[in-house]
Amino acid sequence: MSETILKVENLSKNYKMGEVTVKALDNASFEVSKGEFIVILGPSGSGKSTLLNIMGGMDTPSSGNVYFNNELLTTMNDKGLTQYRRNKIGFVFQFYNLMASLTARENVELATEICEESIDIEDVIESVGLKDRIDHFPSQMSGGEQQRVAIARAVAKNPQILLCDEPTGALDFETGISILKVLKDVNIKYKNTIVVITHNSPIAQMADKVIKMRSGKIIEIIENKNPIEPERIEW
Ligand SMILES: Nc1ncnc2c1ncn2[C@@H]1O[C@H](COP(=O)(O)OP(=O)(O)OP(=O)(O)O)[C@@H](O)[C@H]1O
Repeated sequence: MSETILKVENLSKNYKMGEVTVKALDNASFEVSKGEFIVILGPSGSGKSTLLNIMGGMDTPSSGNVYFNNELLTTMNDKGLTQYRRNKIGFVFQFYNLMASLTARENVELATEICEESIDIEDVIESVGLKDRIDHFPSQMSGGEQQRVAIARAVAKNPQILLCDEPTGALDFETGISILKVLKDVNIKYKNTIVVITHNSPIAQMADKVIKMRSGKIIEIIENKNPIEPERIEW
């Protein structure tokens, strides 16, 4: 049986807006196995980002627990959470969030400077297909290339889990597919666990496990016996 890396247990997050309480997350439970490629799928406002932020140690739930390798994340102090975000998690965002004044190499270097066990920067940049662009600035690169730098930056920290928030959301179809292929290649090469959140349902076809959300609730968890190659996704 595969080892559990992350366990989410009865997670809820409420926001009080005057008289009204918004249930951003409502009793969500699931497990993530080591090396899995997970897609969390749901429409806008279904609670995906709230869930990802809690899994990434950037937010805390109103109730429930998250365990990372059997360690309880939800009662960790700020120092523990900083170490967790720094050393265990890599983040990829929709709009890349690169430093405009740094080259691809320097963007990746900067991220590895504060973590414990980084991996070879040039190797990672080559793995995402950007060897020829290593000394270019973000403004000299396309959106897809910038997202590759962002993936290299996250992977170079050698994180156990890569959390990706709509990584293809700002890209056209073909570029989006090429980015999903990079994520799958990284998943195989570096053996990390990948969680992608998206509202774009065809992406679910490449996942080992699909977690479907609606109105803060998990409505279905699908184990995909035969995930397809990103190149075969159509939308
Ligand atoms: N800080 C906040 N204060 C109040 N309500 C919030 C806050 N953050 C999120 N919400 C609400 O919680 C619900 C879930 O939001 P969340 O951003 O997690 O959904 P999402 O599925 O990621 O949506 P999107 O794809 O549009 O980003 C929404 O109704 C949202 O308005």
